[in-house]
Amino acid sequence: MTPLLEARDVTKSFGATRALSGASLALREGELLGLVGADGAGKTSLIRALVKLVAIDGGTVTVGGATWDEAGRDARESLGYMPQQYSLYPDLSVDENLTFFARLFGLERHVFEERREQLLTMTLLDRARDRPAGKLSGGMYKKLAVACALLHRPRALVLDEPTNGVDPVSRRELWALLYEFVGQGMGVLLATPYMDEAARCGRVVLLSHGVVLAEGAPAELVASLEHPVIELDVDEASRQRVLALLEGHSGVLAVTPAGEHVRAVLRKAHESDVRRALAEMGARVADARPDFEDLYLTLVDHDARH
Ligand SMILES: Nc1ncnc2c1ncn2[C@@H]1O[C@H](COP(=O)(O)OP(=O)(O)OP(=O)(O)O)[C@@H](O)[C@H]1O
Repeated sequence: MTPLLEARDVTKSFGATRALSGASLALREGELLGLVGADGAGKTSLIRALVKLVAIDGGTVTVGGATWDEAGRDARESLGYMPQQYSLYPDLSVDENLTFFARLFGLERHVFEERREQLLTMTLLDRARDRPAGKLSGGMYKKLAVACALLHRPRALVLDEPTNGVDPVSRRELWALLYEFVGQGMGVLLATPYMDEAARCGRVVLLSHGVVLAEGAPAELVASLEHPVIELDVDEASRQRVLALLEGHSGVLAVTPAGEHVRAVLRKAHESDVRRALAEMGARVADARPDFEDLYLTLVDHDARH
């Protein structure tokens, strides 16, 4: 199946900053692909390269198998794109923003009116249709931006951190919408710095310092983690000493303070050394089931040390 959107070995620098160093990904129909990375990892740069908002220094980008130069209007219209911030007109109402984007895509009036009603119902924005976009809550604003990006029925939807600044309820609604689109065959590419969201994608591409560190289904990636994960129960008095030990030990790949506990990924070959050192400090250690965050931190930390 030809990917809806593909980047191959894309490089991009901004002055002396190398944002992308040979990054690749392919988005296919009917999949929810997560582009996962910390702030500054290069997610926005890769997304902007894919939708041709930024010129790349090297590599190729194709849309429906054709380069942007070869591809015509159809290709452009096969995409819906929601930038990270401020894609709407704050003084225009919900309805007026939709009308503006419908005109941009040259939708016929009756087609637009039908889709507008559908999208307003789907996004639960029908009660706020006269409210200016600038007066919507974070979640409503994002849903309106998604609705505007969907008006022309794209085959691929590209979303740059769509849940940034969105409350948990709206976040859940937005995710439910995305699953619905994907169920209908749309390909959705979503950039996120959140590990819980990454774990909900069908497939993920992990980006760090402009390089793809891993790619695959979240559960399979987690299962491939060969290092043991532990959870420590530490009292307040020894917490700082335990954290200092873990953070400075070459046998520890990642450390996450988790409420009263501390989680750590141990380098397999050094597991017994670390456990011994922790026991000497009186820390209670239990085995933990690896999760997506453990995997991500292990890969990113390994990347940073090499
Ligand atoms: N227009 C620009 N001019 C200069 N540097 C830039 C520009 N755009 C991005 N960068 C730099 O490129 C690197 C990657 O940034 P990018 O915005 O792609 O990352 P990101 O993963 O989307 O992070 P964030 O979510 O914080 O935007 C960063 O070091 C950033 O400072």
